[in-house]
Amino acid sequence: MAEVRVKICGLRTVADVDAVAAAGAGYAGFNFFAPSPRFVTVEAARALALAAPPGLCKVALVVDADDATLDAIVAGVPLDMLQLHGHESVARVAEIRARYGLPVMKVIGVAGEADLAALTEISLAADQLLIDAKPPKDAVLPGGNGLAFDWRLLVGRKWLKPWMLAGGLTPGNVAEAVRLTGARQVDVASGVESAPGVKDAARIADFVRAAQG
Ligand SMILES: O=C(O)c1ccccc1NCC(=O)[C@H](O)[C@H](O)COP(=O)(O)O
Repeated sequence: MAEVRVKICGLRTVADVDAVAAAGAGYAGFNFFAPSPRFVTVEAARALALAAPPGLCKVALVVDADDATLDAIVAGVPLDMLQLHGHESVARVAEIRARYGLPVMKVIGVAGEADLAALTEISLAADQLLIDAKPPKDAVLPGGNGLAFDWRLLVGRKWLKPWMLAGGLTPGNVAEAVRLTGARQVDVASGVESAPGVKDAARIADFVRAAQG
């Protein structure tokens, strides 16, 4: 079976990109949500994307972004994918996909069984799904909170599109998450950091190794 593909989200320095590539991760995520400690400007993200080796999928994470914001990101940064981490509707996902000609990964937050229904509907429009923990009601960030959901909710489930597991994953628990859910792709932000927004190369390497068994 093909090895598990890993996305490391919220890279801010060229050293982060180098660490992600050296570890063998498949995706590098750049965060354009201003309140996040992982936020990067278009100019900074461009430098990071240009430092990425061929084959590393460069993903822009946005939250309910309007067309002007997306226009600036897509024009300024060489990208391979857009990650929609807000409340984007099925129609908005389809619109963004058509407007930019890039694959779109739509995030669905999960706290319980009832949240899984949204995955079926959104998989008609998105190229990939990212199944993350639903943020707490009072959270400032819609993602990157280091919170896990009950992975058992995903056991035996299938969706039309490739999917990625996220939420509270760490080098210590990712192997169990993969074993239990059957995920072939995983995503992490805070679990490979030494402080909010500060990636740790050793933790990135440990995470990829653990995810890929
Ligand atoms: O990471 C952030 O700061 C963030 C802010 C706003 C929206 C999404 C954000 N992160 C998205 C991701 O893809 C994370 O990797 C995912 O939510 C998992 O985060 P974590 O539990 O910290 O590994």
